[in-house]
Amino acid sequence: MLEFIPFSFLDLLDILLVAMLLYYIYKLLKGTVAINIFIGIALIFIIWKITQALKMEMLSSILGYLLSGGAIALMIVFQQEIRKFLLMIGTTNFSNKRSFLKQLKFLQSEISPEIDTESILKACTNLSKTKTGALIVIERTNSLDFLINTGDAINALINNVILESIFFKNSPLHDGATIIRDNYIVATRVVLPISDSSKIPSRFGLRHRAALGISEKTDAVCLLVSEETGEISYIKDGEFVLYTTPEELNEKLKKDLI
Ligand SMILES: Nc1ncnc2c1ncn2[C@@H]1O[C@H](COP(=O)(O)OP(=O)(O)OP(=O)(O)O)[C@@H](O)[C@H]1O
Repeated sequence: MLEFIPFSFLDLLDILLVAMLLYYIYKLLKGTVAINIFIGIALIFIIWKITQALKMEMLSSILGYLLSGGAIALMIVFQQEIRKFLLMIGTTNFSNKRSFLKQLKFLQSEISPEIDTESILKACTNLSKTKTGALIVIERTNSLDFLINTGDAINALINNVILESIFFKNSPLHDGATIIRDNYIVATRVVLPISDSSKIPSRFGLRHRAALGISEKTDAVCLLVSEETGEISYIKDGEFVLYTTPEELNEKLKKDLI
């Protein structure tokens, strides 16, 4: 019977691409409330296709209108996810400047220097001992230029003493976040977008919300020292990354910055 159904290489490619698209959408929405909306839409779509195949004219046209008219509403509902999805596409391995340049050995001199994570973590540990609040954002593939304008641009090689003095309570630079790009501190007093996630426990204030916000909207990672508890948090992809020892944190950070 199958021989009556024309099946070409393009059909196979089509199925593979749709499967890939669905996988990435699932990966993006996993663990968020949006996954339930996505499942709801997928179910309506399947029912619509069944009603079409069974030639149930009225129901299929109602569902058809619902799906096509709802496209704009969906764009509004999934605004954040669509943004993240496009960012994900735009930052594939090819466009990742570090991994791309690393493959071109002869350009060794142009490769960005490795980030001195030991100095950053040393600063965080010292700030934690004195319960000095700090928020450090480390740029990865998504440019953080749009944030630098909200604060003061500087250009200092990473050094734990400089980082500690930035967050020193009486320093005029201590407010807001500090941005690190490659092995340089490139901005201080930066205002970050605040996360509006309802999952954040109420004990966390604006500093934590700001770190979660920027890591949801870009692929940057954040190190945060709490002024209240002195605790050092590592935040990535809108979530707290758990670790048990400072060595483990350093390893995770290094791995994420390759
Ligand atoms: N949008 C923002 N971008 C960057 N930094 C911010 C932003 N909002 C607040 N902050 C920083 O967070 C500080 C206020 O922290 P708050 O006490 O509300 O946070 P918290 O999450 O409870 O952290 P902590 O445990 O350190 O108290 C501000 O002084 C400021 O330095």
